[in-house]
Amino acid sequence: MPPLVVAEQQDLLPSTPGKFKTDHHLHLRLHRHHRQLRRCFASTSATFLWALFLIALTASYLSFQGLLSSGNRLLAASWGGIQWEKQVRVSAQPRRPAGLSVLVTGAAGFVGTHVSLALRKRGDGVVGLDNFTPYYDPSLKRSRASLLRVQKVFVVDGDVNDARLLTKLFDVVAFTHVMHLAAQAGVRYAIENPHSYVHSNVAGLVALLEASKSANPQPAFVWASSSSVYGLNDKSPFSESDRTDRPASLYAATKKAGEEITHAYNHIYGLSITGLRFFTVYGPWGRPDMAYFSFTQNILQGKPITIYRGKNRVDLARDFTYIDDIVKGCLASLDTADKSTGSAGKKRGPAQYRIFNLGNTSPVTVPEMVSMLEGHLGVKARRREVQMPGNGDVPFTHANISSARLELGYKPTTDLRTGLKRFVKWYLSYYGYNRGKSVH
Ligand SMILES: O=C(O)[C@H]1O[C@H](OP(=O)(O)OP(=O)(O)OC[C@H]2O[C@@H](n3ccc(=O)[nH]c3=O)[C@H](O)[C@@H]2O)[C@H](O)[C@@H](O)[C@@H]1O
Repeated sequence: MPPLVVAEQQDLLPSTPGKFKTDHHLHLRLHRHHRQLRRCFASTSATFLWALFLIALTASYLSFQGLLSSGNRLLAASWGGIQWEKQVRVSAQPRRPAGLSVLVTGAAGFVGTHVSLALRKRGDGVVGLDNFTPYYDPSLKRSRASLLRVQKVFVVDGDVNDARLLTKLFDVVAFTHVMHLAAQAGVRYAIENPHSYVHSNVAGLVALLEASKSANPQPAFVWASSSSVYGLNDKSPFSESDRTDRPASLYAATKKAGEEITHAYNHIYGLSITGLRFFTVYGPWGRPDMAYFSFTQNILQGKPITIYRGKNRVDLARDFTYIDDIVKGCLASLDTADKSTGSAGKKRGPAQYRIFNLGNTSPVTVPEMVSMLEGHLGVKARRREVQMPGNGDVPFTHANISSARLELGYKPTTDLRTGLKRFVKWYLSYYGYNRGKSVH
C-alpha cells in the first residue's frame, strides 16, 4: 500500500481517542481522500494491467520455449511414433506356436547379440534395446546391430534408465520374458569410472524391474549376474550356495547388489527371477576390453601383452566359457522360467527365484590361454609378466554347474582351444590379419 494512502487512513482515525472532529472538516477530508484514492487506484490498476501484460508475455515466451525444447526432444528421441511402434510390434511377434516374446536389453552387446539371434532363429519374437555406450568401440556394436537388422530383429536405441521408454515398450508389447543383459561390464574399469557401474548395473536394473513389475502381464525376468560375485571365495569349484559377500571389485559389488535387488522384487511383486552367473564368456563378436581379445590384437600388431600374476608368482586362471554354451544356458533359462505371479504391480502369490552358475568347469591359466592364441595366430606373443595390480581381479574362477545341469539341462561342450580357434577365425575375417581397432 502506498505511504500516502496509509497516511490518509491514519488521518481518518480519531486523533485523540474518544474525541471526534467536526462533520464538515471530516467531509472535506473524506472528499480529498476519495479523490486521491481514485487517482491512486487508477495508477495502481494501470500498473496492475502492465504487470498482467508482462506476466502474460513471459508466460507465452516460456511456453514457446517449452514447445521448442519438447519439439527438439521429440526430434532428438530415436523412439516413438506410429512407425516405430509398428516396428516394435512386428519384431516382438513370435513366428512359431507358443513362441516367446522377449525384450533383450544390451542387444548390441556380445552376449545380447548372440542370444537375440538364437531366439530369432527358433522363431521367438525379439525386441532389442541398447544405448551403444562408447565403453568399447561402438562401431563393433553397430555392426552387431546390423546383423540383427538383417535377421529382422529391431533394436531400440535407448537406455534402460529411460522409464518413459520402458513404459512405452511394455504398452506396445505384452512381453512374455525380459532377458536383461545390458550392463557396465569389465572388472578393472570400475576404478576409472565407478559411477557408470551404479548407473547401469543398479539404477538401470531397478528401472527395468519397475517397468516389469508394473506390466500386465508381468514378464519372467532373466538377467546376467557374474562369476565375480564370488570375490574372495577360495572354496573351489564355486557353488551357488557359497559365500558371495566379499566382492573384490565395484563391478562385482553392483552385480551382487543386483542379486539382492531382484530378490526384493521377486518377494514384493511376484516377479519370476533367474540370475545367471556368467564365467568369463568369450567368442566371435566378443568384447574388445577382454584379455583374449586385446591380446589377439596386440600379438598381431607385434605389441607386448601384459600378463598378470598372483601372489608368489602363481598364474591366474579363468573358467573361460564359450559363447554358444552361454546362449544355450540363456535360452534354457527362458524356457524353464515360471510365469511371474503378479500383475500390474500386485503380487498374487510366491514366484520363482533362481540363480545359476554358467561356466565351463575347466579353468585354464592366462599364460596357457596366450599359448593357444599364439598357436591359432601363428605369431609369438611378446609377454610381459607383472604382479596382479590390486584393482579388482581375483586369482581364479571355477564353476560348479550341477544346478544348471539339473534344472536347465546345461552342458557346455566347447573347450577353450576350440572356442579360441573360432574366435580367431572371426577376428581375422572382421579386422583383417595385420590390423585391429583400438580397444577402448
Ligand atoms: O566372469 C566374469 O564374471 C567376468 O568375466 C570377465 O572378467 P575377467 O575374468 O576379469 O576377464 P578378462 O578381463 O578378460 O581377464 C581374464 C584374465 O586375464 C587377466 N588379464 C587381463 C588383462 C590383462 O591385460 N592382462 C591379464 O593378465 C585377468 O587378470 C584375468 O585373470 C568380464 O570382463 C566380466 O564382465 C565378467 O563379469
